[in-house]
Amino acid sequence: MLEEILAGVREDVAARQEQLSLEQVRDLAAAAPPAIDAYAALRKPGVAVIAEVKRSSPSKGALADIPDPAELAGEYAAGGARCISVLTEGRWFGGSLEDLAAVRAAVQVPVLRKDFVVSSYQIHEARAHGADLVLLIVAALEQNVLMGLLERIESLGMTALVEVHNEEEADRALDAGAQVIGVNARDLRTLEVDRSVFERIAPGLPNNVVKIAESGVRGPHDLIRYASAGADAVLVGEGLVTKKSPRDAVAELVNAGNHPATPRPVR
Ligand SMILES: O=C(O)c1ccccc1NCC(=O)[C@H](O)[C@H](O)COP(=O)(O)O
Repeated sequence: MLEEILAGVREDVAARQEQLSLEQVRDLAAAAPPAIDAYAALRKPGVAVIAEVKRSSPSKGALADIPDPAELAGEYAAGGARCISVLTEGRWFGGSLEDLAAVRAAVQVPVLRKDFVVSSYQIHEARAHGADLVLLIVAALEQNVLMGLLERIESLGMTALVEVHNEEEADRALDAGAQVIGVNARDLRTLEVDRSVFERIAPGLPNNVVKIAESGVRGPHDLIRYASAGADAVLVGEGLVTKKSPRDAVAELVNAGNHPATPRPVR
């Protein structure tokens, strides 16, 4: 699955680079307003909710139309989302860089470019379109490439969210210097969600690392389960875009994340 997605991403990046050179996209990134400190935002008390703009996915197909991603992001922020994640991959997830720019313009909280980043060109694109955080998927990158991309993200004032699926990838993320690690419960081969993956990996991560549980949050009980295993934040797509009121659905999660009975991560 991952290889198939990456092949399409590489083609799409090459096509965009023919329209806008690396030098041009660098200039646009340099001219963008400074990035918001997402690490600091995610370290605030309570389990943070990162709410995702997600139209479709390889595992579920179409999820929601989302004609106005800025409006959805505004609802998420009004519900208390700490960050907004925008899937910008087009072929499988129906996203775009235009979605990212629209969301950036609509909210004051940090915005994540969630994509399959394989080149520094995409990092400059992310900054040029207002991203504060950029996803790097360890399984998609050689170690030296991962390290180079992480450095590039930080050199542009952004935060890298480094995604892992197992202990070996978690070690690679730490070796690369990741400060924010997302454990994705979705197996990239089978697309099955296994929430116990976070419970296995998170306790081995240092206290200064922000730990994000990605995928599989369908309601407050899942957030509480992830919080019990040490999650600083949960990243939620399907469980919000399919709800009648995404604002209320976020608020319900945020309330659970702030509840005195919900376990706090050790810091
Ligand atoms: O969602 C998928 O089917 C998927 C398949 C292959 C690679 C990535 C995929 N999703 C990206 C994500 O990480 C999720 O959108 C995110 O964690 C939210 O998950 P969920 O709340 O379960 O929609």
